[in-house]
Amino acid sequence: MTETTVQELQVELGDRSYPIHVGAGLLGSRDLTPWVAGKRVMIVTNETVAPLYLEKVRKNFPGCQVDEVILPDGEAYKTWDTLNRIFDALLENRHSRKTTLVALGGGVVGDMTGFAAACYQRGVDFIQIPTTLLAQVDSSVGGKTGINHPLGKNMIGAFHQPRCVLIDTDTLQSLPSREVSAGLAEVIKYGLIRDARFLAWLEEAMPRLTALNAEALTEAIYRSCACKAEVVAQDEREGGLRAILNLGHTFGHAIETWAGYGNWLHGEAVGAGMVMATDLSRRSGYLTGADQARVEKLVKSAGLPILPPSGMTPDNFMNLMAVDKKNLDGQLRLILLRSLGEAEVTDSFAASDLASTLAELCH
Ligand SMILES: NC(=O)c1ccc[n+]([C@@H]2O[C@H](COP(=O)([O-])OP(=O)(O)OC[C@H]3O[C@@H](n4cnc5c(N)ncnc54)[C@H](O)[C@@H]3O)[C@@H](O)[C@H]2O)c1
Ligand SMILES: O=C(O)C(=O)C[C@@H](O)[C@H](O)[C@H](O)COP(=O)(O)O
Ligand SMILES: [Zn+2]
Repeated sequence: MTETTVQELQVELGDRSYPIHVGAGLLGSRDLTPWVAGKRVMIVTNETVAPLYLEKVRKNFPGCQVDEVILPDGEAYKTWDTLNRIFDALLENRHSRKTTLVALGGGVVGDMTGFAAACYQRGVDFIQIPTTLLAQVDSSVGGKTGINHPLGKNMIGAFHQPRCVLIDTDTLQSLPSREVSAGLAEVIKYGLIRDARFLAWLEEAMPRLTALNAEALTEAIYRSCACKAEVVAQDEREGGLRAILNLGHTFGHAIETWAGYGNWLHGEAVGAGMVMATDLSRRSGYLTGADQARVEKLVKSAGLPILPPSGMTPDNFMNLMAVDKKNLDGQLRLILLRSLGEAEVTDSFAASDLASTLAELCH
């Protein structure tokens, strides 16, 4: 496949600004050497993605010495042990501070590669080549990297921005439909937190998105990345505004941890979590019942769950949400919707409303 029209965005972060290239046919064709500091590259990928795309991606680095490390696949492997495999490969192959890591895969590979890059010899460059919809619209942008802990999602990590993000939309054609739905959760999130017009577009475009229509997917990816880039540029380290990107995640991370990492996909947990946050936003007097019905319909139409796992209790939620990174002085902070298209991070919701949301939606 040759390159077709390529759209470009920029994440504006001063001397750490970087481009996001979005288009078809970019793997194997786009020269990425301008973003490689030295002459050596280590591609980090996994056992599912490697047979599909690794050989192609080598061609993105003409003239470089390209090594690879192939990790086991799955959220359950977003751990210290797997991270150490990356460090082992880097040291065994004598990689220096000038090496560039390349994350080829979904958000799990991206988060771990970014964290490895943040730590290896106190920090080396990395490039994101996301191959899932979720990674293309969210995890490859913004520099949050890390691993899970048995007691909480993404609890160990660092902010470390990539040098460049290369999004080849063709890779989505090999993605299982469950993973497409998971990615759509984060796409819906952008409409809910910041862009009512995008939300309305998603309601109309959802059948084309789930059917992997290339034009609709490219539009969704571009608009999602633009939204995330804008938020990150204003608040790189989540001092305030950036927390809105966590809509549904306080509930969602609790679900992922409770279910055992990987049993509920991140996007599935975020889908149900956004419905829970919507329910609480209605109880708090911000949204109407009709708004809530719209959100539930959209989440469902993306092929996502709208309820938490059966068997998960309000107590399970409260215990797991107590370790959320947004909490301050033991006080739970949540992202609520002031209206469809506008979000806020707040600790001033009624405890009784949260209890009602949990009691009603846990089943
Ligand atoms: N850093 C951030 O800002 C951020 C944002 C959102 C999510 N995340 C993290 O991202 C992770 C979820 O990412 P994900 O949904 O991409 O999951 P994932 O990385 O587990 O990928 C999903 C599955 O798709 C496979 N795969 C990847 N590309 C493929 C392709 N083109 N064709 C076929 N199969 C392919 C993977 O091997 C895996 O089995 C979670 O750990 C979540 O916490 C991070
Ligand atoms: O980039 C962000 O900021 C996000 O919150 C994006 C989320 O979709 C993503 O799941 C992120 O990893 C969550 O971060 P965390 O700090 O809540 O672990
Ligand atoms: Zn997320």
